[in-house]
Amino acid sequence: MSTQGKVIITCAVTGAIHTPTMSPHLPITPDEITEAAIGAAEAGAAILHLHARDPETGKPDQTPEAFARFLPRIKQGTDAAINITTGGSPYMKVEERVRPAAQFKPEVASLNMGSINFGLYHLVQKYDSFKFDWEKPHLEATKDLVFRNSFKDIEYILETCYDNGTRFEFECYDIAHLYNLAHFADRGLVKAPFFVQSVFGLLGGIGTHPEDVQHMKRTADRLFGADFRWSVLGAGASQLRIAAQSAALGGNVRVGLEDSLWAGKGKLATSNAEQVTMVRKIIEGLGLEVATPDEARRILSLKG
Ligand SMILES: C[C@H](N)CC(=O)CC(=O)O
Ligand SMILES: [Zn+2]
Repeated sequence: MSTQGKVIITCAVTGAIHTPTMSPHLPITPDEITEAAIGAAEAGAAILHLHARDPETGKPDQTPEAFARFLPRIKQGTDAAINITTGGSPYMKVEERVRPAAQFKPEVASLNMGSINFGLYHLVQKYDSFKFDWEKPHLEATKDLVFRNSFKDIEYILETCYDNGTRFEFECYDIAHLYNLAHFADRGLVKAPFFVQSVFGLLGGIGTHPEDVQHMKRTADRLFGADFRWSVLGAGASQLRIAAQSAALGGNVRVGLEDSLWAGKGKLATSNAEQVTMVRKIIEGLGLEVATPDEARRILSLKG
């Protein structure tokens, strides 16, 4: 059955950057992450992008033990493809970041294709204002935060996961990251089709203007031709607008509370499933269909 016109929805259920104080709906505990992931899959997500947190503090926890507290139940509750983060949080070393993916050998793992100054602007962003409030003390510190992904770090993650049959969600926060991916392709260290996840709207990366989206797509088309499957995520308020543009351009989409806490103008999303349902309406409104997990596996050549 053709997978033409099928749109893959990835849902990133919790992440590492948003904190519990920002939204009461952010899944923190293993139970909450399990429920959120299965709910997102039932709403139409074919891929679940997962981070773990300390259930007490909500702080990112990249230990395999933390992932083991929800992975088996999620796998039991849905046939969606599991995507384990190797980004962890920008404060972690790459050796720590890769451990869960190395141990659990998921179908998909994220791979960040370059280093960026990591501005957490959307944390202070009121729904549609881009005025930064740098005075907030915890933001002062982030002025010096670099999310490090050197060529050596990327090679290390590729080598560590290479024999696991894990395929990567190549996170590209800027045009240069597409060229970095092309570099690793030239060296034969990554296998086509490349699942390119273009990230828009994080301070330190590319913006959210429709021309930024077009520019990413055009550049990926030129560099990878038929060898890539394109997906996008928009940070904060731009999430659904960026997703709509991608679907209209034949691309795939990522939503979830990792990337945005919102469900429309000034309204906090009450669940990940709510964002999946909203983007699904846009996709079906465009006359397209949402891909099932098995269709996503075929489109991305996942090991299943
Ligand atoms: C913008 C997203 N937080 C990118 C991300 O999901 C990184 C990762 O987990 O490796
Ligand atoms: Zn992530």
